[in-house]
Amino acid sequence: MAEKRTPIKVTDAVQRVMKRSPAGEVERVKIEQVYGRFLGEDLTASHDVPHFDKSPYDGFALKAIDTKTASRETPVTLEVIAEIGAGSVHKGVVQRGEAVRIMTGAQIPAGCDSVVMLELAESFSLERRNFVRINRVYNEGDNISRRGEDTQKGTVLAEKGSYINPGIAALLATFGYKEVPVSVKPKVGVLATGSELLEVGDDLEPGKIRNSNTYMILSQIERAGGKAVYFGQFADDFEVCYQQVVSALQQVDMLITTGGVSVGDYDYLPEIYEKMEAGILFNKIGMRPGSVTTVAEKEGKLLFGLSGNPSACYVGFELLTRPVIRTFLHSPAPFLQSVTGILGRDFKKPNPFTRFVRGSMRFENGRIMAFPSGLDKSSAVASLADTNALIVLPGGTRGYEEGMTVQILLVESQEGLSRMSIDKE
Ligand SMILES: Nc1nc2c(c(=O)[nH]1)N[C@H]1C(S)=C(S)[C@@H](COP(=O)(O)OP(=O)(O)OC[C@H]3O[C@@H](n4cnc5c(N)ncnc54)[C@H](O)[C@@H]3O)O[C@H]1N2
Ligand code: MOO
Ligand SMILES: [Mg+2]
Repeated sequence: MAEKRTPIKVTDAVQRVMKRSPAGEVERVKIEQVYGRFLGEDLTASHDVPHFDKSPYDGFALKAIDTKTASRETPVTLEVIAEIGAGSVHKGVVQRGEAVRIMTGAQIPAGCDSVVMLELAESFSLERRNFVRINRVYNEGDNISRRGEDTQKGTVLAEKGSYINPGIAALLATFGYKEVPVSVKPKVGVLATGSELLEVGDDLEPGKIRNSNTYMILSQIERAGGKAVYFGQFADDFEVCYQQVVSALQQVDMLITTGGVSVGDYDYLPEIYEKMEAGILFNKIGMRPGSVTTVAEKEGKLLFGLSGNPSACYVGFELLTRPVIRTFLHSPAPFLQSVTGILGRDFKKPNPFTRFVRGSMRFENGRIMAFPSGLDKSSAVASLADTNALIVLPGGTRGYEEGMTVQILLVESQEGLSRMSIDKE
């Protein structure tokens, strides 16, 4: 009789994996290539932004005191002694009775303390000299973007391990990072097992299916921030698969296999782990789908034995492999973003284990709704197409009804959590 496996809680499984989850190295890449990478160090403001007082408008820089008596009836007239565009700096100090024509972004000239918008000033020339008429009072500081008003030198703007979004790219450029320290992507190997597997380009044959898991996992690895390395698909042959797993593991930081992890006659992964003397962290998790997900460790590298069933494989990756990839990338928040929302449709099937239903989360009338997608079976593949969330349905004897409050894990979100918790596990 096959060995009996003892299921452990999802959070325990995740904890066991995280305990053996190393952080990777840091490398430098050109700033043009940073989008979607993870910061290799804290991004700290190395100077004030802006680093000089500047004009937010096209207009005239002047001394506020000169406008003290200005009104519609008694406008004051100032002589425009110079003109500066953004990037130019006025030499000299502006005196009482003088103004400088200034463009948006230009540094405020010495001696000036306020700016008048072009539309609110009346300019004119007289005997080749330029003047501006002002008809209201301005105070010191009016219409000036102050040095450091955006951010001050020394402020930490993004933590090490942050996902580099377009805003962070802008900041990296602001502080002169021509090359950016980023976390090295973990090399994540993928190896598919199964004598029933056809290559993607093959015609269908009776009893055989095309290998879809490989391409799903390659995409999941990229989405998580890793570098996928594909080693191919192999028939259920113990020796072949053993050799392939051993050799693939040497070339990567962690290895994912799909299929062959349950108790069938040709499910060889458990024996492969045994032969290579890898330590088994667990071989059964109290969840659906993905209960057969097995994780082993060999010389500091993790082997993820994901199920062959597409939905189980998908869920196993998101719950267990993703946080390991994010930890390698130094992310302080490696776990899936979790929100509370409303179940959009009945889900009547009860289950003793926590269920992670593939679904789509969307906003409806300001509420977060989650709709189970298609067939909810471990073997389902079609329902993965519109999946952007895993709906957590705690185990129990009752099903779930539309309108109930549920936990939703967001698989498409680049945000994350520093802790993982599963409702009522
Ligand atoms: N007697 C028992 N039978 C099964 C149990 C059990 O506890 N006792 N567990 C079931 C559960 S739950 C799952 S999930 C599957 C897990 O099976 P394996 O991980 O061993 O995977 P395979 O047997 O290799 O394949 C399962 C299924 O998935 C298809 N598959 C495999 N690879 C791919 C691929 N690359 N792309 C697409 N589809 C793939 C394969 O053809 C099978 O249909 O075991 C249950 N059985
Ligand atoms: O691993 Mo199986 O998915 O629990 O269906
Ligand atoms: Mg099997």
